[in-house]
Amino acid sequence: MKITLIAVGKTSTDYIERGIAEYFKRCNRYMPMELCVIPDVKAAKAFSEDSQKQREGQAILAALQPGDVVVLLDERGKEFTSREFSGMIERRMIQGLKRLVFVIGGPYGFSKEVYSRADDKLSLSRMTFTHEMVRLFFAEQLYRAMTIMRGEPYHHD
Ligand SMILES: C[S@@+](CC[C@H](N)C(=O)[O-])C[C@H]1O[C@@H](n2cnc3c(N)ncnc32)[C@H](O)[C@@H]1O
Repeated sequence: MKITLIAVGKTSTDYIERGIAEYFKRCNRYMPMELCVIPDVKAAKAFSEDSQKQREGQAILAALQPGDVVVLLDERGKEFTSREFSGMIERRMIQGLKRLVFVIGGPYGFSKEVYSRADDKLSLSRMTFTHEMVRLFFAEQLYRAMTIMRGEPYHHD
Protein backbone atom coordinates (compact mmCIF):
# COMPACT_ATOMS: atom_id res chain seq x y z
CA MET A 1 0.00 0.00 0.00
CA LYS A 2 1.12 3.53 -0.72
CA ILE A 3 0.23 6.52 1.44
CA THR A 4 -0.37 9.76 -0.42
CA LEU A 5 -0.76 13.11 1.28
CA ILE A 6 -2.44 15.77 -0.86
CA ALA A 7 -2.04 19.32 0.45
CA VAL A 8 -3.18 22.65 -0.93
CA GLY A 9 -0.54 25.37 -1.27
CA LYS A 10 3.23 25.47 -0.90
CA THR A 11 5.00 25.42 2.45
CA SER A 12 6.95 28.65 2.82
CA THR A 13 8.28 28.07 6.35
CA ASP A 14 11.71 26.49 6.30
CA TYR A 15 11.57 24.56 9.61
CA ILE A 16 8.19 23.06 8.66
CA GLU A 17 9.54 22.03 5.25
CA ARG A 18 12.54 20.35 6.87
CA GLY A 19 10.35 18.64 9.49
CA ILE A 20 8.02 17.20 6.86
CA ALA A 21 10.98 15.98 4.76
CA GLU A 22 12.49 14.28 7.84
CA TYR A 23 9.28 12.40 8.80
CA PHE A 24 8.53 11.43 5.21
CA LYS A 25 12.07 10.03 4.90
CA ARG A 26 11.53 8.00 8.09
CA CYS A 27 8.08 6.79 6.94
CA ASN A 28 9.48 5.71 3.57
CA ARG A 29 11.51 3.02 5.34
CA TYR A 30 8.21 1.32 6.23
CA MET A 31 5.90 2.18 3.36
CA PRO A 32 6.02 4.08 0.04
CA MET A 33 5.02 7.69 0.65
CA GLU A 34 4.06 10.46 -1.72
CA LEU A 35 3.41 14.18 -1.10
CA CYS A 36 1.27 15.84 -3.75
CA VAL A 37 1.06 19.64 -3.47
CA ILE A 38 -1.86 21.35 -5.24
CA PRO A 39 -0.72 24.85 -6.29
CA ASP A 40 -2.39 27.82 -4.58
CA VAL A 41 -5.18 29.47 -6.57
CA LYS A 42 -3.50 32.26 -8.62
CA ALA A 43 -4.67 35.81 -7.81
CA ALA A 44 -6.72 34.31 -4.97
CA LYS A 45 -7.94 37.72 -3.80
CA ALA A 46 -9.95 38.08 -7.01
CA PHE A 47 -12.10 35.08 -6.02
CA SER A 48 -14.68 34.55 -3.32
CA GLU A 49 -14.02 31.95 -0.60
CA ASP A 50 -16.47 29.58 -2.27
CA SER A 51 -14.92 30.02 -5.67
CA GLN A 52 -11.43 29.34 -4.21
CA LYS A 53 -12.68 26.19 -2.50
CA GLN A 54 -14.29 25.13 -5.77
CA ARG A 55 -11.06 25.57 -7.74
CA GLU A 56 -8.95 23.82 -5.12
CA GLY A 57 -11.60 21.08 -4.95
CA GLN A 58 -11.39 20.43 -8.70
CA ALA A 59 -7.60 20.07 -8.44
CA ILE A 60 -7.92 17.71 -5.44
CA LEU A 61 -10.46 15.52 -7.27
CA ALA A 62 -8.24 15.44 -10.37
CA ALA A 63 -5.35 14.10 -8.24
CA LEU A 64 -7.44 11.13 -7.05
CA GLN A 65 -7.58 7.72 -8.70
CA PRO A 66 -10.50 5.25 -8.81
CA GLY A 67 -10.17 2.89 -5.84
CA ASP A 68 -8.40 5.41 -3.59
CA VAL A 69 -9.64 5.52 -0.02
CA VAL A 70 -9.79 9.23 0.79
CA VAL A 71 -9.52 10.62 4.32
CA LEU A 72 -9.87 14.37 4.82
CA LEU A 73 -7.97 16.10 7.60
CA ASP A 74 -10.70 18.20 9.15
CA GLU A 75 -11.11 19.67 12.62
CA ARG A 76 -14.74 18.43 12.58
CA GLY A 77 -13.70 14.83 11.84
CA LYS A 78 -13.21 11.81 14.10
CA GLU A 79 -10.51 11.92 16.75
CA PHE A 80 -8.22 8.92 17.21
CA THR A 81 -5.49 7.99 19.67
CA SER A 82 -2.14 7.30 17.98
CA ARG A 83 -2.71 3.56 18.52
CA GLU A 84 -6.19 3.73 16.98
CA PHE A 85 -4.80 5.64 14.01
CA SER A 86 -2.05 3.03 13.57
CA GLY A 87 -4.72 0.29 13.68
CA MET A 88 -6.74 2.09 11.02
CA ILE A 89 -3.74 2.17 8.65
CA GLU A 90 -2.91 -1.47 9.37
CA ARG A 91 -6.48 -2.59 8.59
CA ARG A 92 -6.31 -0.84 5.21
CA MET A 93 -2.99 -2.58 4.47
CA ILE A 94 -4.45 -5.98 5.34
CA GLN A 95 -7.44 -5.29 3.05
CA GLY A 96 -4.90 -4.97 0.22
CA LEU A 97 -5.70 -1.33 -0.54
CA LYS A 98 -3.44 0.20 -3.22
CA ARG A 99 -3.55 3.86 -2.15
CA LEU A 100 -4.65 5.46 1.10
CA VAL A 101 -4.97 9.19 0.47
CA PHE A 102 -5.08 11.88 3.15
CA VAL A 103 -6.01 15.43 2.14
CA ILE A 104 -5.24 18.75 3.86
CA GLY A 105 -7.41 21.62 2.67
CA GLY A 106 -6.72 25.24 1.83
CA PRO A 107 -7.44 28.36 3.92
CA TYR A 108 -11.23 27.87 3.77
CA GLY A 109 -11.40 24.07 3.93
CA PHE A 110 -12.97 21.77 1.33
CA SER A 111 -15.67 22.13 -1.33
CA LYS A 112 -18.81 20.01 -0.95
CA GLU A 113 -17.73 17.88 -3.92
CA VAL A 114 -14.56 16.92 -2.03
CA TYR A 115 -16.61 16.10 1.09
CA SER A 116 -18.85 13.90 -1.08
CA ARG A 117 -15.88 11.95 -2.48
CA ALA A 118 -14.32 11.38 0.96
CA ASP A 119 -14.56 8.06 2.79
CA ASP A 120 -13.75 9.52 6.20
CA LYS A 121 -12.72 12.66 8.11
CA LEU A 122 -9.91 12.73 10.64
CA SER A 123 -9.39 15.45 13.24
CA LEU A 124 -6.05 16.09 14.95
CA SER A 125 -7.80 18.30 17.50
CA ARG A 126 -10.94 20.40 17.69
CA MET A 127 -8.70 23.45 17.37
CA THR A 128 -7.88 24.83 13.92
CA PHE A 129 -4.23 24.78 12.77
CA THR A 130 -2.59 26.28 9.71
CA HIS A 131 -2.37 23.98 6.72
CA GLU A 132 1.42 24.01 7.14
CA MET A 133 1.34 22.99 10.80
CA VAL A 134 -1.12 20.19 10.02
CA ARG A 135 1.30 18.76 7.46
CA LEU A 136 4.07 18.56 10.03
CA PHE A 137 1.90 17.19 12.88
CA PHE A 138 0.35 14.66 10.55
CA ALA A 139 3.70 13.52 9.10
CA GLU A 140 4.90 12.83 12.66
CA GLN A 141 1.70 10.89 13.44
CA LEU A 142 2.20 8.76 10.33
CA TYR A 143 5.72 7.91 11.48
CA ARG A 144 4.43 7.16 14.99
CA ALA A 145 1.70 4.91 13.52
CA MET A 146 4.30 2.93 11.58
CA THR A 147 6.54 2.40 14.59
CA ILE A 148 3.48 1.21 16.58
CA MET A 149 2.67 -1.30 13.81
CA ARG A 150 6.22 -2.65 14.01
CA GLY A 151 6.29 -2.69 17.83
CA GLU A 152 9.23 -0.29 17.90
CA PRO A 153 10.02 1.73 21.04
CA TYR A 154 9.09 5.25 19.79
CA HIS A 155 5.56 5.56 21.16
CA HIS A 156 4.93 5.31 24.93
CA ASP A 157 1.54 5.29 26.57
C1 LIG B 1 -6.66 26.85 8.05
S1 LIG B 1 -7.44 25.31 7.96
C2 LIG B 1 -9.02 25.67 7.24
C3 LIG B 1 -10.04 25.89 8.27
C4 LIG B 1 -11.42 26.11 7.71
N1 LIG B 1 -12.14 26.97 8.62
C5 LIG B 1 -12.26 24.85 7.53
O1 LIG B 1 -13.45 24.97 7.69
O2 LIG B 1 -11.73 23.78 7.21
C6 LIG B 1 -6.62 24.55 6.60
C7 LIG B 1 -6.69 23.04 6.61
O3 LIG B 1 -5.92 22.52 7.67
C8 LIG B 1 -6.48 21.27 8.12
N2 LIG B 1 -6.72 21.38 9.56
C9 LIG B 1 -6.68 22.50 10.35
N3 LIG B 1 -6.92 22.19 11.62
C10 LIG B 1 -7.10 20.84 11.68
C11 LIG B 1 -7.36 19.91 12.74
N4 LIG B 1 -7.50 20.28 13.99
N5 LIG B 1 -7.47 18.59 12.41
C12 LIG B 1 -7.34 18.17 11.13
N6 LIG B 1 -7.10 19.01 10.09
C13 LIG B 1 -6.98 20.32 10.36
C14 LIG B 1 -7.75 21.02 7.30
O4 LIG B 1 -7.43 20.14 6.24
C15 LIG B 1 -8.08 22.42 6.78
O5 LIG B 1 -8.78 22.34 5.56
